Amino acid sequence: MADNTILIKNALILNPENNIEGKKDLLIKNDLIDEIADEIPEDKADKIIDATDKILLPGLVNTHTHLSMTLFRGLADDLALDEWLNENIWPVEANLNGYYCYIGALLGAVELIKSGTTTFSDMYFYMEDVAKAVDESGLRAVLSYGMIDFGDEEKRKAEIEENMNLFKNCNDTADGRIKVFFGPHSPYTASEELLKEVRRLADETGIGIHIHVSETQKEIDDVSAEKGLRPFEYLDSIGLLGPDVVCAHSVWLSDREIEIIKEKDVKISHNPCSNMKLASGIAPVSKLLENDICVAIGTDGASSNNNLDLIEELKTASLLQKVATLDPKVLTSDEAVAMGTINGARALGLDDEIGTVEVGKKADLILIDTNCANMVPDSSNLSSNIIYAANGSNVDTTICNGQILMENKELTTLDEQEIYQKAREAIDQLKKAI
Ligand SMILES: C[C@H]1O[C@@H](n2cnc3c(O)ncnc32)[C@H](O)[C@@H]1O
Ligand SMILES: [Zn+2]
Repeated sequence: MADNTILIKNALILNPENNIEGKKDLLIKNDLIDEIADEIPEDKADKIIDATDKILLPGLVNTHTHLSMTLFRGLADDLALDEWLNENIWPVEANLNGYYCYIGALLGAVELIKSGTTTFSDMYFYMEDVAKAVDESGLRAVLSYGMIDFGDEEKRKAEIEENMNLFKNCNDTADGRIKVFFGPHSPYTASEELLKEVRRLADETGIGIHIHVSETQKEIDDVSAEKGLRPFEYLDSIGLLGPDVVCAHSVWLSDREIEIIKEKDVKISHNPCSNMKLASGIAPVSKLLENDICVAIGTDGASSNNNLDLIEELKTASLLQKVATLDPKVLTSDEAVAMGTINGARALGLDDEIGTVEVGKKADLILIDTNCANMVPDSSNLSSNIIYAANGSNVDTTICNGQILMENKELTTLDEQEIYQKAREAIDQLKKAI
């Protein structure tokens, strides 16, 4: 196969943790970053991208999504989690099929690419249809099937089989861009037996676990009443927790639970917009970071957010910690950039491959246009400009695995107008079925 070579010229690089000063050229060969230098000759590449007035950073990593729920944007607003899920979302989801999940995932993929996310970790249903959308979009994804058994043994077996089939059929597909995790929904919907079996299978297969934990005060009360322990204490007592577990939300945490998270090297996916919109609470993120816990970022689904703009999510995360602690110095823009890139990569076990701009890593890169009203004057602090001033619509170019998914704000892999049309038709049909 002939080499795919792309040369990005004159880029200001914003790298989490080890920044590279000054303008650089970056050469992509096939799926990898091949060279970063002051000047790389143009004849080394088939394709040249001029990054003058643009900031180059690693593709963003969204560690908690339900991509097909992009179809449900605006469906049930201004409700708390319990009423939102039980009385609104689950009744609609009972009418889902593979096609709806595929179209919803394509719609979400358009939004992710346009706002600079190149990797996302998803938990939902009809995941082989979601995998098809991932394959077509060119994105990178960690996919898990949302397992819910409510203590029913038959259902438990079927749910585990579904996640295992997803693993067998989709893990390492789409040129290696798709990985599969287990997705037990939460400690209040997945039984102890299911969670223990997931731990056993995770050890056997080496794949990770994606779960919602400690999202609301109600969850703490319910789990404590049933198990006599708070959610993280309970999950620890049954042996579920470890470095391969990514816990979404994690809002209500005791000091003992923070110790457990640290001891077990559990990864946290912080979802501030969803937590604010459902009035779930404020996660103690600055305390987690002080304890050197890996905190990554996630949007949750577009039905509780209501968008998938990770730059907006990172700004929200930062401002929310400042106001919650009354300390403007917490969750700085540098920490927010790390949260959206390398911490996400670490949470998903992909930090050898993505999360920084480095030779040898996958070419998952985005360019942000600074020649826009909300980005002028250029700040000498690139992370400040990205986190506090920018939003997803400033993303100009998105590259994943060395493939250009968007250039000059034009998508290359997906037909956005066709997807919008099909998504509108799908949600109209679904609403009629309810
Ligand atoms: C996979 C299932 O998870 C549901 N879901 C979506 N967002 C949340 C959330 O914030 N907490 C709990 N469960 C959630 C989704 O609707 C699927 O049923
Ligand atoms: Zn969720």
